[in-house]
Amino acid sequence: MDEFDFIKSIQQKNYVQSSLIKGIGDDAAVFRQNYKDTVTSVDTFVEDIHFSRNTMLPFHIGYRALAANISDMAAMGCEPAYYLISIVIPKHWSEKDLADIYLGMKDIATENKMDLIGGDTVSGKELVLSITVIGFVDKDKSRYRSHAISGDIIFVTGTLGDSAAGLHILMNHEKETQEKFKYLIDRHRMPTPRPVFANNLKSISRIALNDISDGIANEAAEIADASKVTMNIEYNSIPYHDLLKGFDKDMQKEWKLFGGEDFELIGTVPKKDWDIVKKVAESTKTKVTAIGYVTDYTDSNPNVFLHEDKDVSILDKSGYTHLK
Ligand SMILES: Nc1ncnc2c1ncn2[C@@H]1O[C@H](COP(=O)(O)OP(=O)(O)OP(=O)(O)O)[C@@H](O)[C@H]1O
Ligand SMILES: Cc1ncc(C[n+]2csc(CCOP(=O)(O)O)c2C)c(N)n1
Ligand SMILES: [Mg+2]
Ligand SMILES: [Mg+2]
Ligand SMILES: [Mg+2]
Repeated sequence: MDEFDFIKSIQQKNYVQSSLIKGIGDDAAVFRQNYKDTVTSVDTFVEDIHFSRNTMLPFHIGYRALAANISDMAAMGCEPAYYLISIVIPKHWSEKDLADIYLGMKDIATENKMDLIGGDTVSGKELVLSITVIGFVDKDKSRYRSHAISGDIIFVTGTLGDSAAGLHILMNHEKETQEKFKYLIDRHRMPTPRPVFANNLKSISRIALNDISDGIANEAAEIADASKVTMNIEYNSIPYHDLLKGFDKDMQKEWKLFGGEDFELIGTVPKKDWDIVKKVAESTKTKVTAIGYVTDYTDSNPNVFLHEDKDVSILDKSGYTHLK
């Protein structure tokens, strides 16, 4: 199968997005959207950095790569609509492997009513997936990291540390233990981004959002920096799955604060709007937990404090960082 047969094989027969005018098949795609703001981002997924063939099947590789991109749309409060895939394919990946990667993407795309409208195909040394996503949001309703204000409540969706725990189990434990902790492994391979929850927070006029790709310590610091505020996080309020309790306390802490790849949301809202967040969480079946509060800016760097029992410490940004 050459490049052109490959493109034919992955092309959608029907599209679901009404704004699409031209999908795959010309030099570029065309869509028209009149009354909303357009939101776009790109994220890249590289073999042996973001996954290895020991940690993921091809289906998971596709699923997880698009999930990360949808998560950025969620962090903007926006509904994802389109995606474009640039793929670098090494020779040793079979046609079946590639078909499965695309099935993984298709699976989460269908769940989120997204159309594949383009991309690029080249051969190379290791598998790289670079996905561009495009979504729409009501005018001026994009949710920025810079929107936190002193007095806000800090919340997170889901449970934190699941993905890092799942990866740890995949890399360090045998089959029997992997079976026992299948839930955590699934969270690593097939995370659940939260675009529906985020988009449903529309009635709230101001809310800061960020998604958790590099660990909550990093993501909280990004909000603190962008908003010029101090983030105060209560360690004992951070939600986590019961399965984590079987591990060493220090490991649990590392995973919850610095693990990353949970693709949950961290946000801040005015106290008066907290009930709306809880209602939207209920109606969209999303777990949401208050984990702290925002105070005025100080000259600490990073401007994130961890409160644990009676202790208060600066929460360092030691999450996952490329080029370190
Ligand atoms: N190489 C680059 N060239 C131009 N802009 C970039 C580049 N890398 C990142 N950016 C921009 O920097 C900002 C932060 O990007 P970053 O990738 O850190 O956020 P993210 O996608 O939420 O996090 P992550 O990639 O860890 O999931 C975004 O506006 C992004 O578009
Ligand atoms: C095999 C393997 N080794 C290590 C990791 C851990 N890891 C890789 S990238 C990343 C942060 C998110 O990346 P980005 O900032 O690019 O979104 C993390 C925590 C993994 N997932 N698989
Ligand atoms: Mg990025
Ligand atoms: Mg992000
Ligand atoms: Mg990152």
